[in-house]
Amino acid sequence: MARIEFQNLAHAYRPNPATLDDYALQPMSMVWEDGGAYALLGPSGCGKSTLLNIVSGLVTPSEGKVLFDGRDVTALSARERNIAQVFQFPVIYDTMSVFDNLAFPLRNRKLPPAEVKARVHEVAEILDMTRELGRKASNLAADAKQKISLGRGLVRKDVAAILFDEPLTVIDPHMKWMLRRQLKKIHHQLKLTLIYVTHDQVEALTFADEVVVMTNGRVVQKGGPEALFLSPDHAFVGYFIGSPGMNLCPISLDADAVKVGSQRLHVDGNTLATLKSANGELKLGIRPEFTRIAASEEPGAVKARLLRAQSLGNYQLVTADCDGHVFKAKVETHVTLAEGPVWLRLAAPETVFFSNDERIGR
Ligand SMILES: Nc1ncnc2c1ncn2[C@@H]1O[C@H](COP(=O)(O)OP(=O)(O)OP(=O)(O)O)[C@@H](O)[C@H]1O
Repeated sequence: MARIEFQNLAHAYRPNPATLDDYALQPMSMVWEDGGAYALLGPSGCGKSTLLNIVSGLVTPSEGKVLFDGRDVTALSARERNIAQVFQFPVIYDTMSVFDNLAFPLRNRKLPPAEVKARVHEVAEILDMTRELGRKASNLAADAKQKISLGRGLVRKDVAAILFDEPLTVIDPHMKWMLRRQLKKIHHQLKLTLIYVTHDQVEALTFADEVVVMTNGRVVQKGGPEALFLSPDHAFVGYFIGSPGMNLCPISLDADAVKVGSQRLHVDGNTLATLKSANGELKLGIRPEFTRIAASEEPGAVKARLLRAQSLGNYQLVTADCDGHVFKAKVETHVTLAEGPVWLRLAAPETVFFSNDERIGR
């Protein structure tokens, strides 16, 4: 397996890109460690497949380099890079047995039959497919076929990395959960370099050691689940990670306070100084998990109008409006919400601030 490095990498499908908007992948440098599990996460069109295809060699980047273990592979074909790939839909040979499908990549590499047999059985066991090995692939259901695709990706030990492009789309939710856990187990056992593309944050966060969050062709953060949740580098990460995502609210500055709409919100001196020295559009961010109902006139709180409180079993999801800005708060079930205005504590230790959507004041 390989350590993958990107040096000033960028890609534009159109010639002569003039602005950053012309890039499907904006310039970036990054390292993925050997044996690491990484997820590329972001909405449709953000550039995940472009980056994945650059790694596999299907797309040649218009700028920069890709290195595998320090070797420049930018000009090498997919085959020369020795990458295994698992796609969204099963890529298997219907006329062959499950065994022969799994054995195919190994026989292709001329491995001795005994080694092929041992490895196929090992992978079939991991995927709980031992009983199906003798069956014809064409007789299997869609999710079983996709398990074969996963198996074919995992069967070779000599690949530089295994790339998964939304591989669990056709799998039912329960099986999805099981396969995700199996992939994680396989990763720990075999120490493979795994790259996993998804637009599903749960899938990304449960699978990967580090998640690469992308939006509009830009990598906005690379980090573990805790960093993405507690310390988003960019407003998009706050919004995209979490359910519901972070409350993000435009703010302005008064002499000695932050203003949310027309209301003054008291923040500490350091935070105020940081905000005053920033020169972009300012936003406050606080996750619903840290937004709590405060006592009337409590420092660090603002007055809001309760819109609804929805019971979700173990908490209630409160939606409130503060001068036209909507906030969500996860509130314990025993808290009774009185008639009239509610006070929301927005200046908390977990509150973060952004200038032009970039995090400030860390
Ligand atoms: N072959 C191509 N030619 C021109 N533009 C392309 C090509 N492939 C992708 N794009 C554009 O590049 C941008 C990034 O697309 P990409 O497929 O990498 O995103 P994605 O995050 O993988 O999206 P999805 O999840 O929908 O596959 C999009 O604006 C897309 O329209």
